Amino acid sequence: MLQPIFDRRGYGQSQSIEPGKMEKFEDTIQWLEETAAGRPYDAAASQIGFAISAMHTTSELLKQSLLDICMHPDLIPVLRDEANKAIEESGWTTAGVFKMQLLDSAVKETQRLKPGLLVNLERKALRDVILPNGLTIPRGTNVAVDSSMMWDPAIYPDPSSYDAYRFLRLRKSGNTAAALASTSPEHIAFGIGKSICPGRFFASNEVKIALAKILLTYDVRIPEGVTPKIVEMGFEMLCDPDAKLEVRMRKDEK
Ligand code: HEM
Repeated sequence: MLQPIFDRRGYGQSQSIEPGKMEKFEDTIQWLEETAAGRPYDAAASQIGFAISAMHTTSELLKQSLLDICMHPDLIPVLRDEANKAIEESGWTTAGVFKMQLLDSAVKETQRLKPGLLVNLERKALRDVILPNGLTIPRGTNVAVDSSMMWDPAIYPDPSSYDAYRFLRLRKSGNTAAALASTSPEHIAFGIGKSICPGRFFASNEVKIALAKILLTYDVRIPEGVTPKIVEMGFEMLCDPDAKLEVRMRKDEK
């Protein structure tokens, strides 16, 4: 799939193309080519890596957020009212999506309970590292930060309960890290620091728009007696692959 693009763009043929004449593209294919600077790399594996970090993460968050909302059906009319009001005032724009703050909070709460990974910020020590407390991490050691602060009762009261209003309350009390696209040492689902997820604004808007559209267009519910379970596989936390929703077009929708 990539080779015809490489051929068209003249990658790998630098000798035959006049320096400075190569057309510039603003995409990951070009960025990888520039970063590799002539060194060999696996272009297809890199694109698959991007796809996994951008698409699998987003679809998992969308699925689990929808399941959590359906498990708390009282939320649905409130979320619909909020979305309708936001769209009426500002349309399907960044400003409109910004105004869906209960939805923002609900998705962040889903992400707190199921951040996608039991650990995050996986790294390998490339040299011996001595921490401020004297602990040495020997070269070659794999390290990661565990996600359990997101379930710590000292940080999040009643941590195992889903509370769609949790981050809305924090936001209203002036906590600047309570928005979905914000991160903090207490909520690292989008990472933190130098390698913080650059796609988090896009992903937040994408998930919120999809959820608002689904809730406004369809009646959705979980079949009676079914409780979807989060599946843990290694460090991964996945949505219940067997979860099913009953979906019906709303009467006032075409
Ligand atoms: C819900 C969706 C997403 C989640 C939960 C998520 C999570 C993360 C996390 C935790 C990191 C940091 C990993 C680390 O430091 O070890 C990260 C990095 C990254 N994410 Fe996302 N991500 C999401 C969506 C996206 C999207 C939509 C894109 C692209 C359009 C994207 C592109 C990236 C890239 C390129 C990095 C690497 C940044 C760097 O190393 O400087 N992500 N993501």
